[in-house]
Amino acid sequence: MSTLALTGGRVLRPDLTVDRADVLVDQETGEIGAIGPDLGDDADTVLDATDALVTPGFVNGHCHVAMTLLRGYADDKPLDAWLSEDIWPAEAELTPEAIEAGAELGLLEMVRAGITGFADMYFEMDRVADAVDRAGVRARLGHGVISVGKDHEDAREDAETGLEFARAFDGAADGRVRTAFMPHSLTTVSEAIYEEFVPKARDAGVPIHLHANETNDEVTPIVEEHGVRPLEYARELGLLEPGDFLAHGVHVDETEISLLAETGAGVIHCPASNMKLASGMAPVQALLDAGVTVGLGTDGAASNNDLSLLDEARDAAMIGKLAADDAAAVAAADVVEMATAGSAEAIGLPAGRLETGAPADLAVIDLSGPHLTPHHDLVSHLAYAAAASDVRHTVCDGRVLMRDRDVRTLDADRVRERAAAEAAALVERAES
Ligand SMILES: CSC[C@H]1O[C@@H](n2cnc3c(O)ncnc32)[C@H](O)[C@@H]1O
Ligand SMILES: [Zn+2]
Repeated sequence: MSTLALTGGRVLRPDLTVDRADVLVDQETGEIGAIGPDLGDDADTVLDATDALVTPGFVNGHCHVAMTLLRGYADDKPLDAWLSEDIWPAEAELTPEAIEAGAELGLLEMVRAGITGFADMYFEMDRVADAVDRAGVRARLGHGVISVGKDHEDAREDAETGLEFARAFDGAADGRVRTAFMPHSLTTVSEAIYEEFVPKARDAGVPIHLHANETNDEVTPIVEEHGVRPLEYARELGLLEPGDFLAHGVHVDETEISLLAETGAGVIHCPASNMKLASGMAPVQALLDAGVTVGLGTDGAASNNDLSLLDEARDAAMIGKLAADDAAAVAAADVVEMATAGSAEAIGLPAGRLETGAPADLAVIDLSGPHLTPHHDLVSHLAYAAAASDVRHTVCDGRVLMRDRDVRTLDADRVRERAAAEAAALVERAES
């Protein structure tokens, strides 16, 4: 048995208490073998956690990782204009190579931010799955199905692609890759596609992930056309089963919150994207009060513009208080829970808890910076003060992905150069 020990630090327990302890990892099973004092003596590999906090790896519950290529390409517009005027025309010029390069860049950024698991909806997902395999993280992946702008046969073909990917790649990368059927949203995928493909996704045994209730502009036509709220319509389509999860959930009313709580479907809150696109303020405290599983996501780097769950946690706490008009709402412990166990539960990955027998998906946060001094409350620091650049080591499935800020699974210089070249070529194609 080969072992890894993280020594000399403090650990964040599942109940969000902190104590001084080492962590011993069985690298063959990829699980945490023990948490306690003096576990480093006989370990094969030792990671220094002195002056640091060992936390569960962060879980990014909603992303389009290859959109790193479009970071800074189009800003300061609302969702519909941003997508239709800038993003979708550029995405029409994407190649499989470009998507792989963008995915590697996003994965490099996420490993450096202590993110060990994520959910992703995009195109050419076999390339994204390969990049996930190389980077060493876990993921819930799906091909984004869209039917607007396509005739019914082309839309069916797109949905078949989504289903085939979900069937073929579930369990890839030694089980680190899981899949889902991922229709883009309730307004961009036709009722006929949902009617045909939701039962097929259920037969395939994969969950369903979609954008929902992101903007008022999306809610209004659904209410007008179907006479019910979007999540009631989703339920009529056979969506919102346990294991399903939706991104955003900004404009949800009380009936929809109850529906989420009753069905067990999860919500991935994306506060930075919601603020940047001025989509609105999600009622996160009301969702938590109702018992809905809530995780955190960055969305794509083009609407954020980074891939840091520590940033997202801070944003979630800030906007959650504004939305509830209550400084006690969406507290530090809530957002730390959402960035770890909440996201992991919502997207169905075995992660988010630092305890014996759990998968060894870990981030080690350096606490020595002036902005993290003094140490009154480390949960407060995770929520309000720590940054991605404070992550010292990242471990997933018992494997060291980053040591002392050196990412070992990806060649950082090569990844950056390749992505910059692909991004420049993409924009040239889109604008010529
Ligand atoms: C069909 S693949 C995913 C699709 O979603 C687009 N996208 C990126 N951010 C958002 C968002 O906040 N709401 C809706 N759609 C979004 C992305 O550009 C891809 O086209
Ligand atoms: Zn999205």
